[in-house]
This record gives sequence, C-alpha cells and structure tokens, in this order.
Amino acid sequence: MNADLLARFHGVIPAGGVGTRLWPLSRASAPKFLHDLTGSGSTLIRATYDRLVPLAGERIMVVTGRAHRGAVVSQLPELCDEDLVLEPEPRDSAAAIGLAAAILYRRDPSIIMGSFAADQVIEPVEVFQAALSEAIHTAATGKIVTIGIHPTHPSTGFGYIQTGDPLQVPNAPSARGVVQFVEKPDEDTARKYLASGGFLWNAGMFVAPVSLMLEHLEANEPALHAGLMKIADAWETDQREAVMREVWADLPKTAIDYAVAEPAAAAGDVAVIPGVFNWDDVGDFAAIGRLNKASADQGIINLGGESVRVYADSATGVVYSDRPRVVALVGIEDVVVVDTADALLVTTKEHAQKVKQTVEQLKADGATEVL
Ligand SMILES: Nc1nc2c(ncn2[C@@H]2O[C@H](COP(=O)(O)OP(=O)(O)O[C@H]3O[C@H](CO)[C@@H](O)[C@H](O)[C@@H]3O)[C@@H](O)[C@H]2O)c(=O)[nH]1
Repeated sequence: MNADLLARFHGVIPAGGVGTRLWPLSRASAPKFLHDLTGSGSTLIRATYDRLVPLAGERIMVVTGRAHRGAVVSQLPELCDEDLVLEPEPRDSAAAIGLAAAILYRRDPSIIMGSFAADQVIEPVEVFQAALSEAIHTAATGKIVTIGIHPTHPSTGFGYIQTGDPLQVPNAPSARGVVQFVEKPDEDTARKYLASGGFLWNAGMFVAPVSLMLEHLEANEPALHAGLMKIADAWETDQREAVMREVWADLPKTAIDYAVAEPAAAAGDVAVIPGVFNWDDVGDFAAIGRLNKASADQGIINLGGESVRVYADSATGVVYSDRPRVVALVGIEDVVVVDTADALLVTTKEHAQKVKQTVEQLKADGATEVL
C-alpha cells in the first residue's frame, strides 16, 4: 500500500458490549473483551489491537467506559491519553464510533478510520489484514466499507449485507457494491436471505473516510452529530471533561448500523469486502468450545488457568473459576460451569444462548449487583 494512504489510516476499537450470554464470567465490571477466551494468552481487546498494528501502527483509538480505564491501560500500555476515549456511561455504538470519527476529523479531515469490535476472534490474522488492506483502498474511493462473512445459519443477531456488482478498485479485487444493509432481521427474513445466497453477515467492521461517516451521521442523526462535534471541538483543550459531562448524557442512543450503515447503503455509499478468514463473535459458552480446539480434545476446556484443577471422568464441557478451586465433574456431557465470588452458573452448551434470558430475569428482579 502506498505510504500516504497507509498514513491516513487510523484504527478505532469501540469496547463497550457486556456479552450478556457469557455471564457471570463477562459482566459490566469485567466485560468479555477483557478476558482471554481462546487460551491464546491474549485478552480479546489485546488481540484486536495487535491485529491492527501492521496497518495502523500506533494510530489506534479505543473508546470504552470510564470504569474500564485501568484494565484497558494495563492491557494496552502503548495507548496515549488522546487515543483513549472514556465514556461516562454507555450510549451505544453510534455515539462511540461517531465520537472517534469526530475527534479524528478535527485532527485531520482526510483520515480513513477503521472501526473493529473489541471482542471477536479472527484467524489467520494475515488473511484479515489482506481484507483490511482492500477495505482501505476501497474506502479511499469514497465508500463506507464493511467486511462480509459467509452466513452459516439464519442468525437474528447479525446485520445482513446484500452484495451488488464487483467494483473496479485498484488493489481491491474482491470489492463489491452493496444493494442493502439490514440490521438484525427477524428469523423469517434471515431464512430468506440465507436461501437467496446473495447476503453476507456484517462482521461489525466499518472502514471509511471520517468525513463520509460524519456526513451520514449528520443526515440521519443530526442531534447526535451536533453533540459529538461539540465534544470533538473541546477534545484537545482543558474543556474536554466539562463538555463531555454537559453533552454526553443527552446524546441519542442508537447503533451505528441503523444510524449510518442502513441509510448509507440505501444511498449507494457502502461497499463490502468478503472476508475469507475464520470469524467468531464469541457469542456464548458454546462458541468457547469451538474456539479452544486444543484443550477441547481432552474433553474439558478450563478457562480458569492453572489454579483451577478439573477432575472429570467422561464429562465434557467448559469450566471457569475466578479463584483456586478443584472442580469435579462426573458423567455429564457438554456442561458449562462458571464459578465466581457472587454467582455460579451451571448449564449446558446446548442451552448456552438462554443465559441471556437469565440475565434479563436477574435485571428485572433488581439483582444488578451480580451483573
Ligand atoms: N464504547 C462503546 N462501545 C460500544 C457501545 N455499544 C456497543 N459498543 C461496541 O460496538 C461494537 C458493536 O456493538 P454491539 O452492541 O455488541 O453490536 P452487536 O449487537 O454485536 O451487532 C453488531 O455486530 C455484529 C457482529 O458481531 C454485526 O453483525 C451487526 O450488524 C452489528 O454491527 C462492539 O465492539 C461493542 O463493544 C457503547 O455504548 N460504548
């Protein structure tokens, strides 16, 4: 890639999702991106950062909750103060990604940003980086570029991208236009999309000129855009905190997929690079089984590290404890045991998706201290 284009590229990592289906391991005080869920030795946010370094160098901004400052700084000691954006409270992905766009725009309106969720598992990284390189070249032609994943089932938890004709972009041979972007369709619609063969899942990655992101944000969410620009104007002054406090709590709460991706696709401004790497959003404990293949061969995946000793006869499954423990499992298949100081979860991989309902029940019961 030519050096000028590469120098315009900045990574952005919005790190805010709690990962409800991974409760009680993942929770508001220690969300999924702060855990090593693959046995790689890296937390998900560290691995996300490292994947971007070959293209972005240290031009990487993290947007996260104020409460995670300490954990994020210890995971990413190279992050400088200007590149660590701390939110007083979560206001969804349009505010998080939009604020990064606004701050970068004020630094240099020609910046191309790439926003990447902090809590995904991707391999091989070189294949991802080749797709990202194509995305940067395509974004430079004036597009918001998504990365598309071949869908395997009619999930209602992802965005769907209807691919259009190939685009003739130098250095981006797989770039295609996008006919429409549909965020989280209902199950019938998702089935139709899957059967048609013309749709990809949105991987939650957006590579775009900051100016184009902000143009669409202004057209679709003017109040959000105005508030974010106000914060960005104060970002490199001593008014940063005061303006953040004044503006943040009133910003509209919406996802970037509704605020930008859907309307921008309708306007013909979205492109897609089909990703041919393995991609997993680690949505539940069953995913952890898939992602820890090496230890899964022994039947039990121990996420607790060396201080947790698991004794299992024929049992299989996933075990986590946040303290030294002996965990004995006898004759159970695909069990999930998650042991923390204030909450114990016992389920099976088959029912792993339903953990979300349990969390909703706990919320409704006011048991927020364990969430
Ligand atoms: N800082 C910050 N980040 C946030 C916030 N809300 C969400 N995020 C971050 O924004 C990204 C996406 O947000 P989610 O809310 O987790 O989105 P999703 O339901 O998983 O859907 C998105 O990702 C799917 C792929 O995993 C996509 O298929 C879908 O279209 C969409 O882009 C994640 O990195 C998440 O941490 C927030 O309030 N603050």
